[in-house]
Formats: sequence, C-alpha cells, structure tokens
Amino acid sequence: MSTHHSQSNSFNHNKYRAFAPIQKPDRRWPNQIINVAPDWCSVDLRDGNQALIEPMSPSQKLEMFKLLVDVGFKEIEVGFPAASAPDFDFVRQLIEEDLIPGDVTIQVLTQAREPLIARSFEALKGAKQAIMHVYNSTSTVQREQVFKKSRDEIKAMAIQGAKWVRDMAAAQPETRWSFQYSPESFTGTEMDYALEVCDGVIDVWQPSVDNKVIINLPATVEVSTPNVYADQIEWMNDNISHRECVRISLHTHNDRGCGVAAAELGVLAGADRIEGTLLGNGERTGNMDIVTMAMNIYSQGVDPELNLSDMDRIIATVESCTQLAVHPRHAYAGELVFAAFSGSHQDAINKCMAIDTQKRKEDANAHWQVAYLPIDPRDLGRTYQQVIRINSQSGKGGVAYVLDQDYGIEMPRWMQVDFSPYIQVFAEKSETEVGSKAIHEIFCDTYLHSKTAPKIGGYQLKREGNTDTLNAQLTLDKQSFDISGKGKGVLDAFVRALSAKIGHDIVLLDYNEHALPSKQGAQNEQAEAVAYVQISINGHRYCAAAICGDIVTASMQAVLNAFGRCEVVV
Ligand SMILES: CC(=O)SCCNC(=O)CCNC(=O)[C@H](O)C(C)(C)COP(=O)(O)OP(=O)(O)OC[C@H]1O[C@@H](n2cnc3c(N)ncnc32)[C@H](O)[C@@H]1OP(=O)(O)O
Ligand SMILES: CC(C)C(=O)C(=O)O
Ligand SMILES: [Mg+2]
Repeated sequence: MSTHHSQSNSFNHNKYRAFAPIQKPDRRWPNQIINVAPDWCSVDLRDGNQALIEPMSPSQKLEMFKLLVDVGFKEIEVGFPAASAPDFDFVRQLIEEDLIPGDVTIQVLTQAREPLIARSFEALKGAKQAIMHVYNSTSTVQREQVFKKSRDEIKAMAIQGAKWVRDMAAAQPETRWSFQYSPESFTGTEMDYALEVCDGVIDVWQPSVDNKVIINLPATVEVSTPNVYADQIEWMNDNISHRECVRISLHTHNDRGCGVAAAELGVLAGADRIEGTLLGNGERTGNMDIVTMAMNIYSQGVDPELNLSDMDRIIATVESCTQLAVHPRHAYAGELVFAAFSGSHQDAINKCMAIDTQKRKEDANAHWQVAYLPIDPRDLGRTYQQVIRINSQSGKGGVAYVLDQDYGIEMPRWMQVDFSPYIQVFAEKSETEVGSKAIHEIFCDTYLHSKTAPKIGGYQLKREGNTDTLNAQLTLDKQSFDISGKGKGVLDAFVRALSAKIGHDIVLLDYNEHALPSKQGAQNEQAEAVAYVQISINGHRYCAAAICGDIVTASMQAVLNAFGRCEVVV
C-alpha cells in the first residue's frame, strides 16, 4: 500500500540507508572522562578558509593568525599553498617576516600529488619547524565513484604520497619536519582498510617516540551518531601499528550537528589531538567548533590550555575574517547565551549570584553553582547587563536586579511587587525589550516625581524623652502650609501631622532606606540616601520613594510622594 511519504519524490527517506554500527564488545570509552586538554590544531586558515564565499584576504589571514597565536594554539594549519598564489604567498609572508613564534608549528595541506607536494615544500622553505599534511580519500564511495580505483590502488596513492613527502623533506633539512596523513572520508571507509592504509603510511615514515607522526582520522562528512565515531577511533587506537610513535588526531565536521560531541567522544576513545576552527566555520555546516569544545572542558574544571577570555575579540575577528555572523545562540559566544529574560530564571540567577558573591569573598575557587548559568559569564568578559534582560516574560527579581546594578536602587521586596506590573504593562504595550534606562525612568515617574505631592520646605524637630515634636513646612502649587505633630520618632510624628492636616488616617506600613552609591566621576559630592515607604489611606496602599542628601527629609518626602499618588486632596 503506498503512503503519502513513498509517493513524494522530494521527501523520501527510502533512498537513505542506516549507517552500520561497528561491532565492539570491548568498548571502553563510555567509562572515560576528559581530565586533560587534547593538543589543539586550528584549521581556520585552511578548512575554514576554503569554505568561505570569499576566501580571506592576506590582511584577514594575518589578523586571524595573530588571534590564533594569542589564544594559545601551538599548531596552526595556515593554508593549502598549492591551491593558489594568495595561499602560497601567505605562508611565505609568515616565514620571511618571521611572524611565527618559536613554540608554534605551522602546518600545510596537500593532496598526494607530486607537483602539489613539491609546491607545498617550496612554500615552507626556511620554516624552523612545520607539519606537512598529506591526504587522499579512502572511502568506498570515493574509491568507486570519484577515483574509480581499487583498494590497492588507493593505498598505493597514499604510500606514494608519503614517499614524496619523506624524500622532499629530506631535501630541506633546515626545517624540523613532522608528517601528517589523513585518510580523508575515514568514517566512510571500512575500518580494516583504513588501518591498512594508515599502517602503510606509518611504515614509510618510520616514526619514533621523539618524532611522532600524526594520523588524522576525519569525519569529513558526519554520517553517524557520535558513539559510532568513538567506536571507530577506539578501534584504530587499539590496532594501529607503533601506537607509541603516533599522535591520533581527530577532524570532525558538523553535518548532523554533533561535530563537538563526536570529537569529545573521540578523545574519550583515546585521541591525542583535535583539529577544528574557532566558532565552527568550515565546509557545509562547519568544522568542529574548538571554542565550544574547549569551553566544555573548562566548565568541568580542566584547563583547556587555550585562553578564550577575550571572547569579544574572537567573535569580532572571526566575523570580520569570514564575513559570517556568529549566531546569537552559539554555545558560549552568542549574544544571548547568558541572557535570561524569563522571570523564574532571573529570580534563580539572582539568588544564586548573591550566594556566589559571598562564597567567592572567602574562596576564589569556590564551586560555581549558579542555576541556568553553566559557567560564570564574567570569565568571557560578559557583564550582568547581558545576563538579566527585561521583556514581558520577566519578573520582579529581574527588574530589581537591573535597578540595583545600574542605579544602586535596592528596592525592598514589597516595592518590587508593587513596581513589577508597571514594567509588565510597558513591556506588553511596547512589545520590545525594556532597557535599564527605561526601567529607571518608569521608577522615577512612578515613585519620585509625583506632581500632586507637596514638597518639604523645611522642618524643626525637638526630642523630649521618647517623643519627637515636629513642625514641617510644605509647599504645593506655589502655596505653603505648615503641619505639626508628635510621635515616637520623626516619621511617626510626620505621619500623624499629615493625617491631622488632611483629616484621614495615614498608616505607615513599610519603610526602608539606604545610602546611594556616589555617582561615577563625581568628586566630593554629598552622598545621597533613598527612602522607600508604603502607606495605607482609607484601606488603599501606596508606595513611593524619595532621594535626598538628608535621610530625614528623604523619608518625609517619600511619605508625601506616596500621599501624592492617592486620590485624597489636601
Ligand atoms: C576534505 C577536504 O577539505 S580536502 C581539501 C580540499 N581543499 C581544496 O580542494 C582546496 C584547494 N584545492 C585546489 O585549489 C585545487 O583542487 C587544486 C589546486 C589542489 C587541484 O586542482 P586541479 O589540479 O584542478 O584538480 P581538482 O581539484 O579538480 O582535483 C581533482 C583531481 O585530483 C585528484 N585528487 C583529488 N584529491 C586527491 C588527493 N588527495 N590525492 C591525489 N589526487 C587527488 C582527483 O582524482 C582528480 O584527478 P583527475 O583530474 O585525474 O580526475
Ligand atoms: C583534509 C581533511 C583532513 C579534511 O579537511 C576532511 O577530511 O574534512
Ligand atoms: Mg575538513
């Protein structure tokens, strides 16, 4: 019986076949952990570059190279010099202008073709140390359909390539050479055959423990779940000849979205080295993203041996060199990856951050345990502004956090409850994010700048025993009037005086005050204080605040501002 799916030509799963997992009863990698960083090799300037709409210009390449050096890469694939004059010239520039630090080894890629290998050696003339990376495709599909060659013929191509590399390197002894071989499309290659080819190349190069060869096992196209890749790597790790003289390197792509996962599982399976690019630019869906993998390692308390703390520079450089924007949700680097808009997340982040701040005062290495934030955003130069952001999904905690961080306004909880709906209504109406300036303006308009509130002109206070006697002069609409009252404390006396004046009982429900941080850049400026009050008149509650150099005036003005919000007229 035909189904809708089988009738459709354009979306027909029947033309695909499941990837056959390899049988591996002795699988060990699931029980391993990554407790040391692998050796990293950046291929931004080669695999990343060859995938761009417009390959990098010489100045972009140099900018990228400098970034890679500063981040801490010790091995950098700088190009495919036989491909084009700009690729060749860039390698020459690095060598002739002595731009390669002593502890950095450059690497170039070449096909297993004599003229291309010769051109690549020419490009590397005068290099102190270098890796010559030669590849040929070994997969069934490539053998049968692209090269139309038998297994033996493809193996012979690899071995011949290895011999050319060996012999041409011997002719340039001033350079300390390392050799790298990639059975390209390794994951689509029968394992016994991939092993046979790699062993053949190793046999030509005769590595030693002191001069190892690199066998790079690429997932040129990601075709399986990452566990299958890990099985393949573990199998190669167990069976390759002269393992002690070989660095097993991984080079994964991201076709199924698991390039990082495959590389991580491959390291569990015994690999020593990882090739990838910063933020994952590369062929099709990209190369394995080294930023993500290194940060994953970092987040487990292991030194990734790359310094990614200047994430803004990494993003800016990658974007300007590749002309590709970093996705706002890109792991660790995206603009939104540490941002919390939703109220419950903000609440949890706030509470955990408060505890973390205390913990960190005592121990800089205290365990980072902040809900919703797998790592401390400050490690990557991110600020709290990028963490707590306000829109219609936010709650009182987030709004309070923004006012506190940007304006030093530490709203008490009862006022947060009162204030939150004002922001909610604004966010719903504007249908946009509400910035901290707008939040502050709404706070001032709501609580500080009541047009109908009288202003304190002056006051006199006398204390006898426990009783304060207060006379205060108020102004409203250019008219002045006096009020007076007695109470236990200034505020009590003031509230009684005002109640008597208006003929309604005012009940002071809540009161908080604190000093405000001095404004940035202001010198010798008198510190200001803020007072927050909640009063009740005729069963209705009103909140307000006031800011003043004198806390007594601030507290009385806050009561007046709250009073100004009610409908009762003096
Ligand atoms: C998975 C990867 O990323 S591999 C790296 C891929 N990167 C690039 O290709 C970018 C740089 N490449 C180039 O600029 C060009 O391909 C060049 C200059 C290297 C070669 O260009 P051309 O000589 O025109 O050959 P072309 O690229 O079409 O290659 C196809 C030929 O090379 C052969 N070939 C391809 N790869 C290899 C290899 N690794 N080893 C030996 N021969 C190879 C093919 O069988 C084919 O041979 P044929 O012409 O006899 O059919
Ligand atoms: C040249 C090789 C390593 C490559 O880029 C790939 O297979 O993806
Ligand atoms: Mg690749």
